[in-house]
This record gives sequence, structure tokens and C-alpha cells, in this order.
Amino acid sequence: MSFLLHFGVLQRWVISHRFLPLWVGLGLLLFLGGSIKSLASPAQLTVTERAYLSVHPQVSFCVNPDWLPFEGLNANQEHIGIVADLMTLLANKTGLNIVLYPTHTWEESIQASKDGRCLAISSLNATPEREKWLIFTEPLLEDPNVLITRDEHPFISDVSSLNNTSIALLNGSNMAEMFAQDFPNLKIVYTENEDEGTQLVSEGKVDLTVRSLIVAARTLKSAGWYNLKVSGQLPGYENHLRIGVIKSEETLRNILNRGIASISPQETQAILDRHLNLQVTQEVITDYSFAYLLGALLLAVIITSSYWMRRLNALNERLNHMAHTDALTQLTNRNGLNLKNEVERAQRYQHPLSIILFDIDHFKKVNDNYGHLVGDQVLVELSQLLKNNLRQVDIICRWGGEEFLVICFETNLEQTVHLAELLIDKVRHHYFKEVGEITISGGVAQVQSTDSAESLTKRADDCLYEAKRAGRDRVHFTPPTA
Ligand SMILES: Nc1nc2c(ncn2[C@@H]2O[C@H](COP(=O)(O)OP(=O)(O)OP(=O)(O)O)[C@@H](O)[C@H]2O)c(=O)[nH]1
Repeated sequence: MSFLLHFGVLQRWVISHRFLPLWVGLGLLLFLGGSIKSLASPAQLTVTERAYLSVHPQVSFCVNPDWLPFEGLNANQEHIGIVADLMTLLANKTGLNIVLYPTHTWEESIQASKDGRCLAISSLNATPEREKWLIFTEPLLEDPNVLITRDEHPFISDVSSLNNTSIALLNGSNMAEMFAQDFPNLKIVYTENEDEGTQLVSEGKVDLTVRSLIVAARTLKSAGWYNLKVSGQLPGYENHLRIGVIKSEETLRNILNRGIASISPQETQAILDRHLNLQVTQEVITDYSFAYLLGALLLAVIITSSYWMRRLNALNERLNHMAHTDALTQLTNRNGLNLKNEVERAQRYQHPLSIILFDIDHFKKVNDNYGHLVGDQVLVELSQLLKNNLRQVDIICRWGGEEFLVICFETNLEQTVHLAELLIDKVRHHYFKEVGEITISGGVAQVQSTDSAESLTKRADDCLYEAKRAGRDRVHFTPPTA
């Protein structure tokens, strides 16, 4: 389980994808924080702990006066920020009466706790140096450190693989010490404060810097560093913000631990919401999985629609073929023949074009004697015979029942008549499987300059009629008009 962040009131740039790792990181932060604080509220104290409360009506705390959004002091010297709200929550859950010991600087707070002027000091990492006088609670807040770069910098998965890269780090900080030791490949530019490092990155003077995720979430927005982004996380470099308690006050540390354990993830979330202007809700998402899910859905839609498009195209092609093809003979039918176009083209370019209209002689008798099925077979066999004896460029079409139209390109009347006689002869000498011999008659016409498709076919049909009248098994034609 992880967290998805919603940004109801954030401005548009905050929602930009370049901040996704930031939001995911914050979600992770809360998840980690939540996992250590899942006990029921309020805190259940032991007899010793309750006794401690009664003899300590007030417990003094030192804080960092200038570390917002974690904590700080306002003009009225009141403790404010994320840690301040968490401390108030702790006080409510444990019954502790926390009193602020105000200071001007963090160093002053450290010194005050060393001197015992305050019993505890809020939100700091445990270090061997600090363990000399402090004991620490469980983390009050987990805050990863992240790498900040300019927008154009690619995502950083492994800091040790970076070459010719400069990094701005706070002089004297834990982070600067650790980076100098762990990443000798980086050129460290030391700064007086963290904002200075961020500014150097924004101005292109340094390649990257390191900021706390929570600080980055707040300052990148409020300081107007719009050309910066979170480019990578630093596993193992998290801030574990704990409360440091002076060594003599172990019972106080135990009470605080009980309070920390009783803070729910939702309570931490509400506090972060207030300070970072973010809303965190539980969703099933890890890193870019939501984007992958969207991508997968989109892909599924594309695949499905392209599959249906292909099926539709195939169906349309089939319909088109059926509409233009004679089902019995598989020749082009009348619909598939654009005789009008062919006539007009021949006229425009003055190319010879002729047609032959064939009709089977006494075909009725075939049907009558052998039945329609045999008649169909004869039609199929004749189609193949005619087609096989034509040039590839010529077109043969089933014109009607037992009629066939042949378009002969680049062929004049004389040549077409010759072709018709050849075909009639082929049929005459062909032995049809079931019926033996049959004959066909033909009428030929050549396109004239004034012809239309209708006048051309009418002339061919008239000639066919004449051929029939003249005894069948022959071709007739009309000589071209002068
Ligand atoms: N089996 C079959 N017969 C068809 C088909 N289309 C037309 N016919 C038949 O073709 C015959 C045409 O007969 P007619 O128009 O009298 O002509 P014919 O018998 O061929 O005589 P002529 O044309 O004068 O030589 C009819 O019997 C139609 O039923 C078809 O697709 N299949």
C-alpha cells in the first residue's frame, strides 16, 4: 500500500509531472511515518509515567526558532510549524504540559538543553555527538532527502554514477560530510545556507543540491524556483526527526514515545496538509504505476479499436467485392464495370476502344434438358474459357443471365471482330462437361466520338440480335459511321 496525493487547492504548476516524485515521496514519507504510529489514541501510560506527570506540572522544550516549515517562532514567540502541531498533539495525547523555552538560534537551543535549562529539544537527527547528553525518542517524522536539479536534468537513479557534476551542500552539515565521504565523484560547492545552494542550481551555476523533501515541497513553490524539480531520491539519507531528551529524563522519553506511537497517519496527514497545502489520500499507487495503468488502458483501447477497424475494413472490402462481382462466375458484374468512364477516356485521348456482347445460343434448352444446376456449370465453364482467351488488360463482365460483355482496350472494330470470331470458334470446339457442344453469338461495336456507354451497348446489342437472326454461332458488327 502507498499513497496518492491530491492537490485540490494547489496552483497548476504544482500538479506538473515534474513534481510527481516529490508527491510520491511525500506519500511514502507518510506511509513510513504511519507505520510506526498506528496504536490507538490517546497514549496509555504506566503508573510510573503518570506519577512523572504529577511531579512535573510543566516540561520545558527547546526548539529550532528558524526552521520552517518544520518549526519556528513567530513574532509573538510562539512555536509554529509542523513539529509545533505534532508537539501539541503529543501534549493532548499524553497529558504533558509542554512549555516553550524560547531562544534566538538553534545553537542557543542546543546549548540550553546541554545546560538542562530545557528538558527536551524537538525534531533533530540522532548523532553520536548529541547522544553524549541526549536520549532520543522514536521518529516523530520521517523526511527523505531528495536531489534538486533544473528541469532539463534527467532523472538520477544512482548518484555514484554521476561524473563532472557539481553539488551545492550546506557547509558543516551532516549531509556535506556524508557526501564528501560517500561520493568522491561529485564536486562539492559549500554554501552558507540551503537556499543559497538552491539558488545556485536555479541559476545554472551548480548542477544539483540536496533538500529535505518537506522543505522542497514548500520552498520550491513559495520561493518561485519554477525551473527546478526533484530528480531523485537518496535512500539511506532520510531525516529521522526525533525528540531529544536530556539523559536524566528517561521516563519523559518513554511518555513521549507512547504519544508518538498513538499519532495516526491521518493526524500526521492533516498537519502536513495545513503546512504544505497538500492533501494525502490512500490509494493503490507506487511510483509511476498509475501512469503505467493509464498507458495500459490506452494501449488496450488502441489495440481493440485497431482490431475492430481492421475487421470493419475487411468486411467493407468483402461487401465491396460482393457488390461488384458475380457470385456464380466470379466475373465482374455490371456494377463493377465503369463503362461510362472507359468510353469517355477513349474519346478524350482518341484511343480505339471496342466491346463485344456475347450471348449463349439456345441456352434455354440447356436448362430445360439438363436443369438449372447444369446450366450454371455451363455458365462458369464458359466464363473461364472466354477469360482464358482474352488479354490480361481486357475486361470481361457478366452482363446479364447468359450474356457477357468484353471491353477490348486499344482495339479497333476490325481487330475486335477478329477476336470475337476467335472466341466463338474456341467455344464451338470446346466440349462442355455435362452438355457437350454449345455455341455463342456476338455483336461488336467500336466507340465513336458521339457515343455514350448506352449508345455503344445498344449498337452491340443490335448486332448481337442480327447475329442471332442470321443463324447464331457468329459475330455481327456495325461499320463505323463516316
Ligand atoms: N442456369 C442458368 N440459366 C440462366 C441464368 N441466367 C439466365 N438463364 C437462362 O438463360 C435462358 C435464356 O433464354 P433465352 O433468352 O430464351 O435465350 P436462348 O434460349 O439462349 O436463345 P437465344 O438467345 O435466342 O439463342 C433462360 O432459360 C434463362 O433462364 C443463370 O444464371 N443460370
